[in-house]
Amino acid sequence: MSNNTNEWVNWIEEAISKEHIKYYEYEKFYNFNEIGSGGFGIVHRANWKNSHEYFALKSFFNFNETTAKEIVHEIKLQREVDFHRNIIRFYGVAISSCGM
Ligand SMILES: Nc1ncnc2c1ncn2[C@@H]1O[C@H](COP(=O)(O)OP(=O)(O)OP(=O)(O)O)[C@@H](O)[C@H]1O
Repeated sequence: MSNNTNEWVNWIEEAISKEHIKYYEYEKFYNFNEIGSGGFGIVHRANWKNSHEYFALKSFFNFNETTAKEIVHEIKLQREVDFHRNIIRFYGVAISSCGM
């Protein structure tokens, strides 16, 4: 990993520790179903704890410099547009046993 990678990873970790981004315990997700895939990874639908609501869980094929930077970019973009009712909400992040 280059220093640049750490910059984006640090951004995410700091946002979680300061509770700007909610951290979800990955172990509390259940009822996984694969619903799609994109350039960065696979997307699953799952329930969390006793919420009957479905969450879309995005995983990453390869968590590298580009991925971390793109995640930060998407979170920042999402903040600009999440007032619109047609925009899907960003809930937070979870860390699975095989990475982020
Ligand atoms: N919130 C969601 N609800 C339902 N399906 C979803 C949701 N998010 C993603 N998907 C499904 O997963 C697929 C991949 O989504 P993802 O956002 O990772 O990639 P993308 O935006 O389609 O493409 P790219 O990675 O090139 O930007 C989508 O095309 C869609 O089928």
